[in-house]
Amino acid sequence: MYSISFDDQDMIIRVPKEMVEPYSLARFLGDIATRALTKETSFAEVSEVIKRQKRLDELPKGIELLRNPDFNKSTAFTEKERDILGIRGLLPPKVHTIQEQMMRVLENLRRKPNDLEKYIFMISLQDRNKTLFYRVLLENIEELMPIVYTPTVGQACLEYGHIFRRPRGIFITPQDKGRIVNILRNWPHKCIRIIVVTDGERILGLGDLGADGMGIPVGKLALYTACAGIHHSLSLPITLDVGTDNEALLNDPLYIGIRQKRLRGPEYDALLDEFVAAVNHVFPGALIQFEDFGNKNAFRLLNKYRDKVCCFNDDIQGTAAVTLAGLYSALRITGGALKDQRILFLGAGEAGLGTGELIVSALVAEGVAEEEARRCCWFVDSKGLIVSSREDLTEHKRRFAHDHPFAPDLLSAVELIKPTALIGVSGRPGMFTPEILATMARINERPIIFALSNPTSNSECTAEEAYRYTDGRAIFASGSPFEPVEWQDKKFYPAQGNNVYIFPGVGLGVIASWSRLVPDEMFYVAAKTLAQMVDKSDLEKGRIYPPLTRIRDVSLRIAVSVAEVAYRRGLANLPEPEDLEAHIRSLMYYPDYEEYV
Ligand SMILES: NC(=O)C1=CN([C@@H]2O[C@H](COP(=O)(O)OP(=O)(O)OC[C@H]3O[C@@H](n4cnc5c(N)ncnc54)[C@H](OP(=O)(O)O)[C@@H]3O)[C@@H](O)[C@H]2O)C=CC1
Ligand SMILES: CC(=O)C(=O)O
Ligand SMILES: [Mg+2]
Repeated sequence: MYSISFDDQDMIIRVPKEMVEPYSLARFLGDIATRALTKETSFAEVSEVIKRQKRLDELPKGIELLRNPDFNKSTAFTEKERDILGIRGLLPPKVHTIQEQMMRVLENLRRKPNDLEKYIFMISLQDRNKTLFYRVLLENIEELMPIVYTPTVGQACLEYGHIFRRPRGIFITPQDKGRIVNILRNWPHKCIRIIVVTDGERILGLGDLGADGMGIPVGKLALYTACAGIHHSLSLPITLDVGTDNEALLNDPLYIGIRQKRLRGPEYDALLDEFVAAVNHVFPGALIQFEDFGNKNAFRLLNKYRDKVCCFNDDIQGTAAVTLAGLYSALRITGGALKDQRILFLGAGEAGLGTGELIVSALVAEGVAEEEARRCCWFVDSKGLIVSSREDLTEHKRRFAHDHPFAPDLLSAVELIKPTALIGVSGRPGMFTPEILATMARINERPIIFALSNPTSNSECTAEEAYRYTDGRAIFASGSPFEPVEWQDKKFYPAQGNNVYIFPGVGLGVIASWSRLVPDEMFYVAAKTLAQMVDKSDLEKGRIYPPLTRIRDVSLRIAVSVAEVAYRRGLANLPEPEDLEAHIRSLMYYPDYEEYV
């Protein structure tokens, strides 16, 4: 009735003609003895069929399938799938393509009265159908990034408890001490490669939002998938809810976090230690991205863990790379060299000092002495210009404290230092006043003005102000996007200087090589790679970053340069593929429906 024979390579199985359809063939293989065989098939084909069968067995069936966002295709389920998977009649009869579904999503989205409603709509789509969510996001990245990310995600975090629908990610509180491993094991996906974690103390420039900061890890990870093709099942957003010092939240009945003041000191550190160890136990080698921690903890945690586990701090290191890349591009317009710049930062926190240190590393790599490199970077914090006579400086700030007269505010610092570039990372809106912008324009033919604070409401100036008060000569970038500006018959295209150009590519490179650590050099190569991807036509429009529509390509190139660092430094835990770019490209997930049967 049937026969199984072996030649040199393959096992040959003869199966009846009606069994060639994969699903029934797979079923048949489970019951092989009772069937007649007439068609030849190879072992490779059979194992493929068995894999499909296993996948089918794992798939939820019936109504559960429609409710599962990982597998749901909604009206795109085929006729055959509707029959075999028990959903016939549970959907309207018309089978739609993903393109038609996208049309419907966009029509509904654009009907929403404001951006927060659009955010809620997109998040609900993510809850229903992840494939469709990521496809819509990827294909409309310029329109939708401001919705799922800054600025709208900032508004969403401010109102998180009020717009809350379904839980996402994992929440860990001090009461979970001693059982974090068990909590991580509750996550339904077992192969986690990347975690974005916050404790909610400095959410964008909005301050302490406690557990409501969960919108940030969720948003960043959505961008890992859209911008770098890291499959969503490999990532996990986590909030360490250690309390909040935000009184308004503590008094808000709809606040989603624990009602206590922030945990600090040794107990906080012990919780973090347990968290990092638990991640390495449950998801060995997973990349931990620290995001939007308060200043003191951000630097401390990075210093503590950077040489021990695979981790980085996006606000310190990712921001540094995107800003350095922006400077490289801006210098292609002004014609200057990095070593000749006087860069004045408003804000000497995570973003500012992180960028300063990366600029110093870049200059040292170019052969400039460290002392000289440091003198390119100047900082103003909430107390004024950072100079060596100040006695209130932290160790991180002191590294940039120069022997120089003190200036109490930004305007006087600009007058004294005569910077070629002004970089806002203070989280304080409107700090680049018309007078300061005009002074920058008086000092420089093409002043470099980066207002990087997020969200838009916290930007140091608007794009319109930057162009207007510099007579249209500013080379401008902002952390959150601004629309093109028309001024005196000219059209200006503000660039978005945001770490979203960096972290997806860095993450992809790290996880593709299974790098054990994330050294600073990875951010340096990421910055250089990003800057190289800005072409002449971008610069002619005043754009110092590639358009977001090229973000997958950007992330791929950054990933390759980052993985090269991992291999060169002996940090990679995977053998080096012959063609690294092809290998990384092959790992990138493209959101499209799988045929289940
Ligand atoms: N575009 C992007 O990709 C990114 C943007 N950011 C944005 O940068 C901003 C800052 O973030 P981060 O560096 O992490 O925050 P930090 O809290 O670490 O640092 C803020 C800095 O701003 C200074 N500052 C606050 N108020 C004033 C003021 N009135 N005048 C002068 N300086 C002031 C603080 O001074 P002091 O030290 O004296 O307290 C501090 O040095 C946020 O808005 C964030 O959204 C951050 C990461 C990425
Ligand atoms: C972009 C970002 O990481 C921030 O504003 O914190
Ligand atoms: Mg951040």
